[in-house]
Amino acid sequence: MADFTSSFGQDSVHPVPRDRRSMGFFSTFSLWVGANVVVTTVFTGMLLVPDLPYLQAIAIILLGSLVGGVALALTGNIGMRTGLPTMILTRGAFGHRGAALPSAVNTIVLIGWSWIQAYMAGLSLDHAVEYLTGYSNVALFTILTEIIVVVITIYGHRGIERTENLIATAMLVLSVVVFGYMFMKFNIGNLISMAASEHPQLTVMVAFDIVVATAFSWLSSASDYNRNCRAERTAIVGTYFGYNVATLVAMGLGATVSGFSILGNMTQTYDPTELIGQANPALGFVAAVVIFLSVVSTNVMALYSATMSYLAIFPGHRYWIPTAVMGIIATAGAMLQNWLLEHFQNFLLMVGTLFIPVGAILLTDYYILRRKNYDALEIVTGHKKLYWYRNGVNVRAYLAYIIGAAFAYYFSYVHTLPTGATVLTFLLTSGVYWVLMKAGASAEGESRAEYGLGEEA
Ligand SMILES: Nc1ccnc(=O)[nH]1
Repeated sequence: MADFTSSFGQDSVHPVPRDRRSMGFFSTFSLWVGANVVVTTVFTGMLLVPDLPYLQAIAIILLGSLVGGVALALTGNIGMRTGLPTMILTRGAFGHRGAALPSAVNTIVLIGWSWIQAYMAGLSLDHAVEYLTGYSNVALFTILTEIIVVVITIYGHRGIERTENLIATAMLVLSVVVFGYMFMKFNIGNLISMAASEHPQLTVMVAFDIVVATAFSWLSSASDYNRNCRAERTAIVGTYFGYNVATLVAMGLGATVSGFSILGNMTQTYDPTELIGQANPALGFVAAVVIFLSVVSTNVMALYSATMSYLAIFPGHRYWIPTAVMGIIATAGAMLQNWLLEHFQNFLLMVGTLFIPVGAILLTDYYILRRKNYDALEIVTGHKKLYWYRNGVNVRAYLAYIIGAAFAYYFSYVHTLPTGATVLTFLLTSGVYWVLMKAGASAEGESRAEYGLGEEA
């Protein structure tokens, strides 16, 4: 019987062999541009102005991305070197079974991103169509966006790479149009000299922290795509360069739109399209197209990564089934509409709390403790129990995770630090994990082989 699913992606969690890699420099660059030119990142940029003066906001966006992008490129590089998706890689530190927790959390968080972004795309598309025809139906446009997302994602990473190759360039060009118009129409000098809020909610360090956290929010997906990269150097440069260009464009756009909208006494809204449209309806239409494309190119990645994380727990399932099911969930949740936008800043903080410790543990385990050495086939199959620890769980990674997450939670929600908590959480978790692993390997007399650390030292 001809199976209609045979043309769908057959992606799995097994290592991608080097001779089947599909991504060179341009693909890698485009993929990370497509991921990060996204309405939620524009929205993040809008949060920075006028709490900070415009030029300071831009400087922090640049600096925060340059710093956060290092962690992203390094995480993607583990995928390039092993051919494995990120959540399978967390088995190396958390244990063969222990990795189920970060994988489950990642699946849920990625669906959360999809919800917010699908709704914002629906809003933008609605404005664009309403401007042209007078017809308005946000729910319908949200659903249409997600249908396109599911149809692309069901073809697996190749469908996504083709989409990013097309969309990334288009978005960069259109963003330049939007920027160019704004700088011609409005006075950039006023923007630069605009007074910052008298009672800002964000300090400079917290703003820096938010920008860095945006990079960290992608760590959990990085290897899912970079496992398809052919060469290490192009993968690192493409990821780093793509991430930074995209974040500067998207967050910079948000900061600029927010600044001009305040100077122009416009009604403040969550939707950048509406702000731009208040200044010029035709330009609002261009912005709506950019935002729609930005969501399609990001939500395909969120859905794909959610599927990979699901498969990291249930590796036997066929790729397209969880993709379709989660696509439906991602669409349904987008109907929460404004509730999603009202809770966006909390969501960002939550993602930081849950994921910065995972990223810290993964990077410390791979680059420092295991000196860039994972046995890719063994991580997936577990035949030799090399990453088994005790009963499949590395209690030390869990302990470090709990300490890191508790620290992040406390210093983000209960007692906000003037420095923000992202960078500190990363360093603390990394240090705690390193100490626990070193102490465990020597003091308790357990064999180093049990921890897969080799025989040296
Ligand atoms: N990490 C992420 C940031 C923004 N959007 C996403 O879907 N994911």
